[in-house]
Amino acid sequence: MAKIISISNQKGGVGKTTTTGAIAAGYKSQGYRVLCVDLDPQSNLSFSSGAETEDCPTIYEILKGEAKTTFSIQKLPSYDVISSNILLSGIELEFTQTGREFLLKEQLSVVKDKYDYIFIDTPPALSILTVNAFTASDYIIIPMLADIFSLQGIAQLSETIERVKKYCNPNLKVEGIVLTKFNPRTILSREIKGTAELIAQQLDTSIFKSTIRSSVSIMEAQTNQQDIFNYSPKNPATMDYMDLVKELIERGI
Ligand SMILES: Nc1ncnc2c1ncn2[C@@H]1O[C@H](COP(=O)(O)OP(=O)(O)OP(=O)(O)O)[C@@H](O)[C@H]1O
Repeated sequence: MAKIISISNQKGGVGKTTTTGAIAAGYKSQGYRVLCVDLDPQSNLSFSSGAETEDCPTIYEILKGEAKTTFSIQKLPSYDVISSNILLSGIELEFTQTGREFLLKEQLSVVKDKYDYIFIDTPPALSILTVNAFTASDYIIIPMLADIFSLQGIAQLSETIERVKKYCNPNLKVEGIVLTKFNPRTILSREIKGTAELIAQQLDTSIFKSTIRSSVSIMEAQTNQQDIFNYSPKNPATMDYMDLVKELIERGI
């Protein structure tokens, strides 16, 4: 039965998509069966993994009940994907029915026994899509930039998680914060780590030992629609992501 993990932060550009793709490929390289769900209307995960986004059933049709989850999975070299497209951005207005928070959970329950891990890439907003992701998940991983703006919005994120725990998913756990585009050698990055520790306390979680360094290979791999383990296995950021996967596995996740 798959463990379901949301990669989430309402702030944009913090490395949600990159982290989702990297840890999914990392787990796959360790022999696990992995599915990624692109729940972001920007569909960056779909693009970077080489998935179709037009003329195929996407997560939008699945959530609307117009496509079956099993038939919407694309089997790609790096991992299996349910793609998204821009239509997903209209969902907030389209879905007004009672129980709309549970749509993703219901749809993923059909394929849960076919995978060891299902990773969900969430949009940069605390929207109904993010609430669906949290409701369906066992764990949340929060990618965060080591910058002074990271504290902004943490109260709202914490509130959303608490509300989902109270009304939809009492077992939800924030597994940890991963610092991305992190340069351990700068004094500023080290100081910001202190701020991140405060944030972790607020969210009742911890910061992963593994931090992810900046590397141009990340964007190059995404542009070439390859995962970083294939594209640049010896790259520092690739090794950092492998350390993160090992840390997660050591934690029993
Ligand atoms: N470790 C890294 N080193 C260098 N560039 C990175 C790294 N991680 C992510 N990036 C780049 O930063 C940009 C934003 O990353 P990404 O798309 O993963 O963030 P996001 O949080 O998913 O964004 P959004 O909020 O828009 O969905 C991308 O261009 C990506 O290639």
